[in-house]
Amino acid sequence: MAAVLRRGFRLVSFGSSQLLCGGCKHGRTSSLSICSTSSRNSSSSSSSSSSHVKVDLDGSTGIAVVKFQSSPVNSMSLDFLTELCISLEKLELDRSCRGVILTSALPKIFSAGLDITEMYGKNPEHYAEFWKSVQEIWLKVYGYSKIAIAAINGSSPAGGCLVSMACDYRIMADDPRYRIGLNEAQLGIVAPFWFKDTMVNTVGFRTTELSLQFGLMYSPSDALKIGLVDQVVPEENVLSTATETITKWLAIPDHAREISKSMMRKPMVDRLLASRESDIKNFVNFITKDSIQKSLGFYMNSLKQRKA
Ligand SMILES: CCCCC/C=C\CCCC/C=C/C(=O)SCCNC(=O)CCNC(=O)[C@H](O)C(C)(C)COP(=O)(O)OP(=O)(O)OC[C@H]1O[C@@H](n2cnc3c(N)ncnc32)[C@H](O)[C@@H]1OP(=O)(O)O
Repeated sequence: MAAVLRRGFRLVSFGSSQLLCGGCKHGRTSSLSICSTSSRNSSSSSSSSSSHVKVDLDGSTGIAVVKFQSSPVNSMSLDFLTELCISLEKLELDRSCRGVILTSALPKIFSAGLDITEMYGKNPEHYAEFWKSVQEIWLKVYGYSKIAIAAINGSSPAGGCLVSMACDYRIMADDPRYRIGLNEAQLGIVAPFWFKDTMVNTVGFRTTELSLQFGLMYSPSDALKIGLVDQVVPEENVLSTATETITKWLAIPDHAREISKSMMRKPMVDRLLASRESDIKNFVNFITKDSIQKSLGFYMNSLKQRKA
């Protein structure tokens, strides 16, 4: 595992094409992976669980279900992002896995997005490390060589929406209370170019323009209308629909699907890879501004007051 983690992003030759293959390089992996438990049975199915992520791989189908289990709202902390990245990396390297379904083990929430407490009241070094892990999860999911389907069984703002959009296909529960979208503007922060580009590639330019400026959050039916999700189904059917859907994708020869995916996504992945350091600097400069810290503090308080 350590060898896997030490490796950076690389390109793997595949016939005449090069596929993207990510590496999770947080340098803070050992304590997290030690906490995980795993088991493997005779049909090469396996389960593993760490504090934020649970993985069940069915060796007979090649489908892995990756469940977020970070109470109360699956907010993406540094630890959460690290564990998720490691889990996805392991599955990417596991020949018995051909596709993953990302979903939540918690009721009503897919993910509350990036953990705001990681971006508030901390020092610049922490912000840089956190942002690097955000970049890594996007690079991992967007450039994933295997099939990735989001089974969105709850609300999915901002970073939750980004991870969903980075998958190949999105199925959302039809509960009208759930919302999905890039709402950063409502927090007084700005989605960076690779969030924006991921959305443009999903729903088109004009819809993204409106969504980002207003920080719009969509109900499942509206998300379906604009193409932010591909299917809306009753909540109890989200996982089974995701499994049926991934089975259809599995009927396509892996190499043809992988090369097609890479052809579509590699330019965007390369753009972030080429500007990671400047993107981190931009983030740190932005997030350390007094006015931005004030906005985030105000937003956190409003979340707490809404509850009271
Ligand atoms: C031009 C250059 C640009 C450079 C880059 C600059 C900027 C960077 C952009 C950064 C991109 C950011 C992406 C993000 O993902 S920001 C996070 C956005 N997320 C949200 O706005 C979601 C906020 N949460 C909610 O709306 C709700 O909590 C909910 C997810 C719908 C769930 O509602 P409910 O079940 O009613 O739970 P509560 O609201 O009661 O929440 C329970 C506790 O969890 C805390 N919480 C909620 N969300 C977060 C979060 N994202 N991070 C941290 N903590 C969160 C909430 O405060 C409650 O805590 P408490 O129990 O202590 O009160």
